[in-house]
Amino acid sequence: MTPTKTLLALFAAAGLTACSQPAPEQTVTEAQHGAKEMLNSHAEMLASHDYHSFSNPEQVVVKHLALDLNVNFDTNIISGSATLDFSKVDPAAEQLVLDTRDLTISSITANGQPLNYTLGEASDHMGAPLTIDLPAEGTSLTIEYATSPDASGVQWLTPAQTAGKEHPFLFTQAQATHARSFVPLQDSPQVRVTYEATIHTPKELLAVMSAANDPNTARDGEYHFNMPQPIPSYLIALGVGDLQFKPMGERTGVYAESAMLDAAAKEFEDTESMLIATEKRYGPYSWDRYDLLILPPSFPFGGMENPRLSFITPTVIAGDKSLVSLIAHELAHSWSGNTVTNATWRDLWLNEGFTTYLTYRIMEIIYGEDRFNQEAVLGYQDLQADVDSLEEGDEILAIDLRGRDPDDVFSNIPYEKGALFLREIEQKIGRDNFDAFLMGYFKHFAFQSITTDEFLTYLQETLLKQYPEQLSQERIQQWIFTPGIPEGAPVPQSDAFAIVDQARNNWLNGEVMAADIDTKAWTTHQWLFFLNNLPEQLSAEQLAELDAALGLTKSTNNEIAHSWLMHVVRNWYEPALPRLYDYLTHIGRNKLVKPLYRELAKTEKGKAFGKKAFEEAKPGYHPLTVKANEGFFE
Ligand SMILES: CC/C=C\C/C=C\C[C@@H](O)/C=C/C=C/C=C\[C@@H](O)CCCC(=O)O
Ligand SMILES: [Zn+2]
Repeated sequence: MTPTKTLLALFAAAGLTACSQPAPEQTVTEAQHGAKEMLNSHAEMLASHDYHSFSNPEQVVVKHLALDLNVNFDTNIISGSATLDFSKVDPAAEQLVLDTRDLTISSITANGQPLNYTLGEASDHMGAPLTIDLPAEGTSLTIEYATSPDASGVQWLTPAQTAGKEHPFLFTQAQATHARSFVPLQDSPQVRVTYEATIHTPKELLAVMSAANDPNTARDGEYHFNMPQPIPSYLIALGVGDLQFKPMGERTGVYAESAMLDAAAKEFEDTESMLIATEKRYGPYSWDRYDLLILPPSFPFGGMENPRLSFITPTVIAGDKSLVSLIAHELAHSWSGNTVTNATWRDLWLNEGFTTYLTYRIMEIIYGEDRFNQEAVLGYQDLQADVDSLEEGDEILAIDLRGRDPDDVFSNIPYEKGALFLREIEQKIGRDNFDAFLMGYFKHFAFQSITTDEFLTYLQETLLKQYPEQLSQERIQQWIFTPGIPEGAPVPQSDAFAIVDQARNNWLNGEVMAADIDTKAWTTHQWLFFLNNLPEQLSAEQLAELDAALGLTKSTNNEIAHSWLMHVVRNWYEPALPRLYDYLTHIGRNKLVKPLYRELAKTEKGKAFGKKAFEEAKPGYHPLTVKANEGFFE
């Protein structure tokens, strides 16, 4: 966004609504009083800026997008037109600024007449601004364009990289700043658009989008979509493949290649119950249907909350529903993230912290308190590991992302620290009271994009007034603006882990053999707790004993295999190296492969092994997984 927007935001802040970030020690009230002085502060000016968009929605805002696109699997190019309906916020505005990355623009017209435009210089992680002179008449313009075969937000898979091996596959991943690599638009989560699309594909393939999908549509290579609710650009998504559909409930179903359709529908059969349970606690589901699209294993994330159609990694199909918290998470985003959205990537914790909090709650409702406690402890340990390894600045919920690529800063902080913060409030005021607050919050900000400040102002007006004895402004500021886990924060506990601790200690002390540990009734979470809390240094004999007794190298649960393989790498346990190689070359989910590559890169032989696996896997990895790992082997 242009600097002008910052100034406007600060004038607004003198009011004060949103966009400014008070210093950690300030209270919101002080921040409000101080808003006028902030106008003179360059640093504060920068802090209110969406650093990750060139666009100028404070002058001209795009309201609706109509796409007509051709998906070409021979050239790996998406091409066609984007028609943007805009509205002038500033009546004197003469230009519309859009975000692009590696797009070829062939024409821009309005009312059949060409418009002048300039495509600016591309910068590191921002792409290039596209500045268009607005037409004298009308509020709509059409851009003819084509994507690059290397578009950062698109992955093209050959038939060999799919489950069916017969047809190619394409999927997009727009969060955080990759929508601009397949559509020219105002790529800031502050801007919400409705959209419609016509997608042309090879006839034998089906296209699906983050919009209304018709499972019974004729497979004729031309598909029409409509998203009537305004969504931020990072939620625009497209998938194309040899897809089938299977219903799971009245409002839920799954799209997948036929090879995994039944397994996915079985694994995720509780989705409908999750949807009903979440509505009961947090208010009506606003998006009509909730379906899942199961992607090939190269999908770089666990899931992506694309509205009406979450994109899901197949790595969570474990056969025993042990990893389905991912579905609860993506579903929860229908409230936190998709209905109430972070206004900038600095505010990501508003999306992910609330969603992670809801995830735990949904899991507890559907699978019980015992599972909730186990998942909460594992989440807390992930958070602690990040707090131990990250720079202090990166442990702050309202993180400073100036000049940084959001993809490089991804961590558990907005997720687990955000959720823990909310759990503390819940514990202080009572669960039912907090649920009522959340329901009100989702309603109050429905279909809006908000900053951390707007959240704080809302909190000030609601919970802080209602519960002055239980909550304080200082404590809330500490959670949001200071690093680490605040002292006195809730610490999740699970009784189910006590026997695991005991088994591990007894084995490490030589009191029992691994073969004598009674693991028959262990849950996946107990296995993870056992493995994640073993000492880093283990001897080859110890690893061999564990493996022989517990069958770890053979584990088909991708999370358990990951935790085991971390020990394999750290201790260079040779019998499991073929399994490690296979794992790295068949899975592209960054959360599962990056820690292994990072660990491999620490030794010479590990580096050689990792480089070989990475080079072999690279053609099948998503651009984001390549970007996240290539640095280990340069
Ligand atoms: C502290 C980070 C602050 C800002 C980063 C902003 C955006 C992060 C961006 O790079 C993209 C994130 C996409 C996430 C999608 C899904 C995740 O929930 C997946 C989590 C990992 C996994 O389960 O595989
Ligand atoms: Zn999420």
